[in-house]
Amino acid sequence: MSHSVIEKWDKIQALLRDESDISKISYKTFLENLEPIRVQDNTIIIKTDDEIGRDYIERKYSKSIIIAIREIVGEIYNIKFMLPSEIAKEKKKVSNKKIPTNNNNEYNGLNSRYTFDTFVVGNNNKLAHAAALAVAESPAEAYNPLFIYGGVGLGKTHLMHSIAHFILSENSESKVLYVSSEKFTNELIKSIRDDKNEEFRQKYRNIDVLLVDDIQFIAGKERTQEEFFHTFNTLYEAKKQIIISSDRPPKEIETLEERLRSRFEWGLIADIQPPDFETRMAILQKRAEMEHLNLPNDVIQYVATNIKSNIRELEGGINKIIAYSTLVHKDLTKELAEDALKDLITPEKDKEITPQFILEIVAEHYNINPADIVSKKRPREIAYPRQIVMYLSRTLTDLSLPKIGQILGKRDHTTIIHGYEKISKDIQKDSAFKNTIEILTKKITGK
Ligand SMILES: Nc1ncnc2c1ncn2[C@@H]1O[C@H](COP(=O)(O)OP(=O)(O)OP(=O)(O)O)[C@@H](O)[C@H]1O
Repeated sequence: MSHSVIEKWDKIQALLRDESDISKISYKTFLENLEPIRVQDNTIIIKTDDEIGRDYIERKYSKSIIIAIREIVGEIYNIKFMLPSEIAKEKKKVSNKKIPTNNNNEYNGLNSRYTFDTFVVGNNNKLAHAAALAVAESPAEAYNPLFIYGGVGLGKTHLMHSIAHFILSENSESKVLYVSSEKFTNELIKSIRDDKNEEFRQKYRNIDVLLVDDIQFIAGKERTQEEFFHTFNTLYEAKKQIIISSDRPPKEIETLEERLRSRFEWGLIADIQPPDFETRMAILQKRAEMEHLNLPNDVIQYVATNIKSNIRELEGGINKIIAYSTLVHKDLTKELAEDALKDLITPEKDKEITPQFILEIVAEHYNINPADIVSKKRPREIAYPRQIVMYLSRTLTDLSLPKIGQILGKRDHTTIIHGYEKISKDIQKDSAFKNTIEILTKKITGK
């Protein structure tokens, strides 16, 4: 199952191993063999083979494990230790019981918390939410494919899982497959290596609904694109639903084959923007309510005011405050929140916007190497982001054109003016591009 706690277990263990309060021998004896089995409603089930030591591990190390998990994953989970015999017994019970959605969940790696019920609708995600619901209600009839895009941590995965849960709850027999594009790629590579390409195809082509998260990662991977192209066609022709997410619209995914790009544009493209203040408040209130957290309104307001661009960070902020209050045994107040988040929230005046910073954000967005931007390289996938950096450096900093030119690879100031004018024109011509520039500006200024 691809839950982040399970994926990152190695890192969590490495942190425990390096923890100064835990001796090497204790780590080896009690912690090294722990293995996360699954995550259920915010509780991580951890397997221990040590029947006698289990209580001791629970008493002595639970807290360190919870803190290590929070460090690595950014969320607080409860933990429950189980022996192999208990896990086996449980498995048997579940398979006798036949809860179709749960079985499917396990197979599909869906997070049970990500449903339409827990998704807060705001101005920033109204369209994406409505489109997702339409697709969930009428798979392959409403919009096919549905392409959802938006910045990091804004709810794309949450919406995709919601669609999958909804379809499964309506029809438990429906074959719903959710994967990240990374997993798709890795499985493809493995199938080629093991000579099991046919099996791979069977898996991806004999389903009713395919959801592929973070498709931008197939950019530049020719074989994966080729395989995905055929998967797409087979499913589409058989009137099966395809849902794709990405951090940017199809036309901005560099090195994506044209035939895929155009297919992604066949259905509906819906974006998710960063949430406004009211939506941020509503998301935090909902989270508090769901987890029965007693959070004073001014604490919620403090977090919603100061963390703006990413919902994962917004939730991380609340988690951090709760962890901090538990550790220092103090009540949850605004003062405590300020203290807990002082590393996360930098006062506005400290943030200096430099061409270097702009360059990093733009390079990250276009998935290119920052060094290429200051280089003399001329291919369009580098030259165009370079001009965006010129435009943003001129609009967002007070530096002179020669100075900007100097920083961006010793370029002449007329080159900077040219870049600025080119981008200004494109913004006027193309509203999707204007939107991209706005997203980049928000990322850079944090506003
Ligand atoms: N509208 C919303 N209502 C409630 N919770 C939300 C909403 N949007 C996002 N979240 C929560 O924010 C967190 C991050 O969301 P999610 O993982 O879906 O983001 P993402 O856009 O897929 O990010 P990435 O780009 O990293 O893949 C999740 O815990 C999710 O439940």
